[in-house]
Amino acid sequence: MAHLYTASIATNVPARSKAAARCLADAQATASACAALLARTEARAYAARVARLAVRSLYQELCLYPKPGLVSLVDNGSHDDMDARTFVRSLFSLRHYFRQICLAGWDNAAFSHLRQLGIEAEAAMLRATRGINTHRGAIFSLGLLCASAGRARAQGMASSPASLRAVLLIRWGSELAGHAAVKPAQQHSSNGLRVAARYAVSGAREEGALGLPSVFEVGVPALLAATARGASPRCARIDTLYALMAHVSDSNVYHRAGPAGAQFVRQQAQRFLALGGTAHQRWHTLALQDHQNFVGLRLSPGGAADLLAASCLVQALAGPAA
Ligand SMILES: CC(C)(COP(=O)(O)OP(=O)(O)OC[C@H]1O[C@@H](n2cnc3c(N)ncnc32)[C@H](O[C@H]2O[C@H](COP(=O)(O)OP(=O)(O)OP(=O)(O)O)[C@@H](O)[C@H]2O)[C@@H]1O)[C@@H](O)C(=O)NCCC(=O)NCCS
Ligand SMILES: Nc1ncnc2[nH]cnc12
Repeated sequence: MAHLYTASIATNVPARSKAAARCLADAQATASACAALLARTEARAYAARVARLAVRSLYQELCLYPKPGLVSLVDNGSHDDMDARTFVRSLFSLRHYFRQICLAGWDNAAFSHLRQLGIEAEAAMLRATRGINTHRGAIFSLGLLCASAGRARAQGMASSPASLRAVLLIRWGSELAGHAAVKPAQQHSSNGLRVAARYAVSGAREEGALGLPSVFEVGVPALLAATARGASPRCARIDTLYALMAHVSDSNVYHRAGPAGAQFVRQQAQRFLALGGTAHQRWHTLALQDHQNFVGLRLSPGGAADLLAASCLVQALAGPAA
């Protein structure tokens, strides 16, 4: 009996196995479509979160006061063509960009695609501010960080400072080095390039090519050190801004005041830090004096301000909210 039963199954084997194979293929296709949909939903949700953190970091920088020569909610610092409203319009115009560039990073996009998104974001910023450059440096550095966060997450890596920098250099390092190698025809096409040609100082492009050393080796460690000694988030950001001013070759400072101005910015920042930064009892008065002096000289460390926002973003990405 058992023998007969086995034989009857055996005779139907081709038809049954074909149907089973079709069923299996359908199930596999449905499963992979579901997995792709889930991954896309996860990517979109993550990119939206990263974009919120990027915009929040720019807003935290704007709100900080006193900041030597820079625009805040309190005053316009050394600027007569922009105020806090200009910055708010600008950062609001960048929210889609940060989401798109994070998704592009998740999708392992080539640098040319990231660059194109950056150029479109610059155009959106200029439309929002009626032609004023509020966040060109931030579009570049925070954009690269958002792309790196997306790439790291897609590969199942943590969004720690070390992995963000590794991803940035491994995936886009050589193209960023190419972007930093400026052709003679380009040399005078921006304030940053004019300054680089005239004074042989590095700027945003070199920062990118080296994996944002000012962010990962100066800004983030300064934020962590200040937090570890019990500083409030506001004081930690003030100390970090000064640490960046003491370190960065800020093309905005060179453009406005040449090497003497850059030397002055560095000295003032070193002096503030040597006095203990915000751990000094009278730090607020000292920072206010710096602010007034910078305004008197029309100095504005806008590059350091962008790098502060980038450092705040790296710190936020490493935290539980990300
Ligand atoms: C790579 C680019 C960012 C091009 O930079 P480039 O070298 O051509 O120079 P700039 O166009 O001058 O822009 C550089 C901005 O970067 C900031 N910055 C300055 N020093 C540093 C530094 N050492 N490290 C990092 N970042 C730095 C700085 O931004 C601040 O300054 C703004 C005001 O600048 P400016 O318009 O010169 O100022 P004003 O004084 O107001 O000028 P006047 O009206 O008096 O003439 C301020 O708002 C801060 O944002 C520099 O502005 C880039 O353009 C590029 O390649 N873009 C396209 C691609 C892209 O972004 N892709 C993104 C992902 S790949
Ligand atoms: N708060 C600020 N003031 C002037 N320039 C800036 N660039 C970036 N942030 C800035």
